[in-house]
Amino acid sequence: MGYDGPYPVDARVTEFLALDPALFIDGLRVAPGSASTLPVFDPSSGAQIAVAVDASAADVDRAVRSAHAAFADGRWRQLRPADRERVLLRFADLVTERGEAFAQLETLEQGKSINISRMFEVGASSEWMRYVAGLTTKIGGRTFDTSLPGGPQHWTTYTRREPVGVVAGIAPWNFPMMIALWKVMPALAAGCSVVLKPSEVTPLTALMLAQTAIDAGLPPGVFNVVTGSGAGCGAALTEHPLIAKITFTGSTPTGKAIGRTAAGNMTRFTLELGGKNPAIILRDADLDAVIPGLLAGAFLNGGQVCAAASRVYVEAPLYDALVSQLEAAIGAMSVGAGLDPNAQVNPLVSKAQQMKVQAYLEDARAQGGDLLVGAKVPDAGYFVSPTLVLNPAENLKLTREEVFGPVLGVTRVDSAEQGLALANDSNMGLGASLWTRDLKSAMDLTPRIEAGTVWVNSHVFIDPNMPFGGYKQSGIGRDFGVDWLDAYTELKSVCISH
Ligand SMILES: NC(=O)C1=CN([C@@H]2O[C@H](COP(=O)(O)OP(=O)(O)OC[C@H]3O[C@@H](n4cnc5c(N)ncnc54)[C@H](O)[C@@H]3O)[C@@H](O)[C@H]2O)C=CC1
Ligand SMILES: O=C(O)/C=C/C=C(\O)C(=O)O
Repeated sequence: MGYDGPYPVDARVTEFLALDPALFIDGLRVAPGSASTLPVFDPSSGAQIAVAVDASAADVDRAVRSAHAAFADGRWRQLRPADRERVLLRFADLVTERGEAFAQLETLEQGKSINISRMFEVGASSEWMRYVAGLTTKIGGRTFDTSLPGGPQHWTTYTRREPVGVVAGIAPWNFPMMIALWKVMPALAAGCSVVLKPSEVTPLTALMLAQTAIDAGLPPGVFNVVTGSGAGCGAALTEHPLIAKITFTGSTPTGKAIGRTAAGNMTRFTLELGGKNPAIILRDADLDAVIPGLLAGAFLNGGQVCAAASRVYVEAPLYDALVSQLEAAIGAMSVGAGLDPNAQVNPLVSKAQQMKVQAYLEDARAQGGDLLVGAKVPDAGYFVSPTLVLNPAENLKLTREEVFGPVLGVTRVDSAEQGLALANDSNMGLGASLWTRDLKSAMDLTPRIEAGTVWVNSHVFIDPNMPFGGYKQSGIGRDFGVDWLDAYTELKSVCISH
C-alpha cells in the first residue's frame, strides 16, 4: 500500500503508509483482534493508499480498559499541572516539527489543499494545542460562604474541579487532525485519559498523532486510538460503561444517536453538529469585502466545514453585482489534487460525499432551480464544481439540509427583516454572518440571529479563545474558550465544619 501519484511525498509519509494496519493502545501500535479492515483512498484519483483496522467491540474494550487503568493509577492526572502542561507543549512542538508529514498525510487521505492542511491541520492546530496546554495550569474551583448554622466562621466551603475520567472522542473527516486535537487536548489538559475514534474515511493522522504524543512524553495508555466504522467501533466506544464523557463532532443524526446512548449510561457529552449557516448581506455592505469573504466562507475545504456559509440572503440593490462577481470568481478557480499547491478546487473526501452533493444539485435542477456552475472538474477523483444556486425554493432539500460541499444558495430579499426571518428559518443554528457598514444595523440584528457564532463582515473565522457551538439542532455545549475544561471535569463541593 502507498501513494503512487504524480506529486513527491515526504519519506515519513511513505513509511507510514507502508505500515501494517494497527490500533494504538497502551503507547504502542498493536495488531487488532478483528480481522476486518477498511480501505483508505486518495480522493484525487480514487486509488487506494492504505488499509485501516475496522476495530471490533473487543478491540474497543481493550483500548478503553487501557485508558481506564491509566486514569485509575494516576500516572497522568496526578502529575503536577505544570508537568502536564510541559508534555502538552512538547506535543505541540513535535506536531509543528513534523508538520510537513502531517500535512501531506492529511491531504492524501482527505483530499484538501496542501495549503489548507499546512495552515489549519498543522498551523492552527498547534496554536490550539498551546492554548489548551496553557489551561492545564489554570484549573481550579473557588471558595464561597454559606448560610449554614453558625455561619461562615464555622464552615469552610469551596469547589474543586476533578478530571471526569475516560473520554471518548469521536471525530469527523472534514478536518480529521484539527478536530481530533479539539477532542484529545482538553481531555488531556484536564487530566483525563482518552480513546479517540477518527472517521473511518480518514483514520491515518490520528494514529500518527498518538505516536507523536508518546514521543513528547505522554505516559502510555493515556491516549489510545481505535479505527473503524461508526456503527461498529463508534457505537461500541460510546456505549462502553467505563466511558465517562463523550465529545463528538459530526452530523446531527449521529449526534442524536450518541445523545440517546449517553443518556442511557448517564455519560456526559458535548455535541458539535451540523450547520445550515446563513450570510445576510445588507444593501450598504462593502462588496469588495463580501466577495472574498463568501468565497472563503462557502468554498474553504470544498465547503466541508460545519460553519460554512451555505445560504446567502442579499438585499435587492446588491443582488446582480454579487451574483456576477461570485460567478466570475468560481469560474476562474483552478482545479486539481490537494497536493498541487496551485489548485483552488480540490476533491471532496469520498465517493459517497461526492454522490451526496451531486444528488442535492440534481434535486435542485429537477425542481427547476437556476444553477451557475463554476470551474470544470475532472471525471477521475471525487470532484464537484463550485456551484451557485439562485433563489432556491424554501422547501428545497439543499435549502433545509447540510450539504457539506461547494454549493452556495443566493437569495434576493427586499429588506433586512426578510433576510433575518429567512436566516432564522432553520432547525440548525451553528454560525451566521452579517455584512454591513452600519454599526446600528449590526448591533440591532446580531442579538436576533439564532446562531452560536455571529460574524460581522467576515465568515467562518474561529479562534481557541472564542467559544464555539450551536443553537437548536447544531449541538449541545461549547468548545474552546477559557471555560473549555469545565466539560472535562466534575465540580465537587467541599464543605468543612470547624
Ligand atoms: N459538523 C461537522 O463538522 C460534520 C458534519 N458532517 C455531516 O455528516 C454527513 C455524513 O457524514 P458522516 O461521516 O457519515 O458523519 P457522522 O456524523 O455519521 O460521522 C462522524 C463520526 O461519527 C462516527 N459515528 C457514526 N455513527 C456512529 C455511532 N452510531 N456511534 C458512534 N460514532 C458514530 C463516524 O464513524 C465518524 O467518526 C456529511 O455529509 C455532513 O453533512 C460530517 C462530518 C463533519
Ligand atoms: O472555521 C473553520 O476554520 C473550521 C471549522 C471547522 C469545524 O468546526 C467543523 O467543521 O466542525
